[in-house]
Amino acid sequence: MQQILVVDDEIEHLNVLCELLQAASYEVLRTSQPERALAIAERSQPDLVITDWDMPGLSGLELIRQLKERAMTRDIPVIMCTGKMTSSANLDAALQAGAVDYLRKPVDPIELCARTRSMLQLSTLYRELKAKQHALALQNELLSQQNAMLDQQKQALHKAATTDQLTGLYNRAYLMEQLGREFAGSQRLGHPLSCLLLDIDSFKSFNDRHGHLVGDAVLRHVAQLLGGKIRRNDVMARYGGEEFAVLLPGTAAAAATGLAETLRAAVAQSVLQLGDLNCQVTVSIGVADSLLGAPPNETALLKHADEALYAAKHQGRNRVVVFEAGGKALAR
Ligand SMILES: Nc1nc2c(ncn2[C@@H]2O[C@H](COP(=O)(O)OP(=O)(O)OP(=O)(O)O)[C@@H](O)[C@H]2O)c(=O)[nH]1
Repeated sequence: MQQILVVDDEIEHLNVLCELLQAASYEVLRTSQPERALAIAERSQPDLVITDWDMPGLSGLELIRQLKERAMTRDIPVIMCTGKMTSSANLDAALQAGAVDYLRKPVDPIELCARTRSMLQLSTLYRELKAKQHALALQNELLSQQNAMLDQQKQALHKAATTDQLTGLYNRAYLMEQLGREFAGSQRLGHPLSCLLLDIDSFKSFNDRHGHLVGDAVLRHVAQLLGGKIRRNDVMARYGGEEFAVLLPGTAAAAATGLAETLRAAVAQSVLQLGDLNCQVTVSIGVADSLLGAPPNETALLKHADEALYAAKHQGRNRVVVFEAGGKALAR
């Protein structure tokens, strides 16, 4: 049953209104003290308030303003019932304060029921709309939480698919993807693209001497050391086993060789201390540049770097060798 709060300081008029509304099957709450109306409205959440204008203490206009200021009662529709509604200025003041309709005293029973019914219908629709809006907001919130979770999962999957687990560097698949892209870009723009292949020297015997776990720690150490020495748009990856690759977009052989030498020296000078064990390794590095020897594709560029690396091993290890046009690989 819909509930209506009636506020009027004139008991006789209050009685008439309440009887008419009860006869129309509404549940009626009543007060002749407007100050109490606020608390009743907050507590009982009626579907409609009908209030008189001229009342001692708190006028109907002020009661409406206060109902509209409170979050709990803001959405309850209010009908102003008064003999003052003879001027359009008063009508304007009542509607401005937040009344949704008005009734002129003395009240006509048919008009009272008609306006009450239509206002309650509107109020019901408004409440349903608010409830749907609330449910939609909750769904939206849920969807954005799910979206954020999906984004996180996507990022985690991408990271897992592109990262080498042991070293945290990019893996070979990611390197090959980037190599294809960078090579195409360098060909299109005529910019150099250098590629370094680094291999830890005599790692097999290192593993044999100290064990695989120590070997793993050395791989991680070398990866961290090398990773800290390259620029943001360079790509360093674990190419496989004890081999690393670095792509240097926009970098020609001379500068790439300088960097390779810095990396080689850094590894040679670095000591990884594991308990009592001082681990020291060296690396051999092959350097190739897309503008040298005209590699027709990225695989050929990688092959040039591999040939230079092979030459570095052949020439005694712990050195940098640059692939030169004409098929020669020269020690730096
Ligand atoms: N600890 C460890 N060792 C690895 C890993 N991947 C490859 N290796 C080892 O690296 C060694 C590579 O050996 P080789 O390819 O013979 O080359 P090398 O002994 O480094 O000799 P050169 O390359 O000629 O200087 C092998 O013993 C592999 O088992 C790894 O993830 N962890």
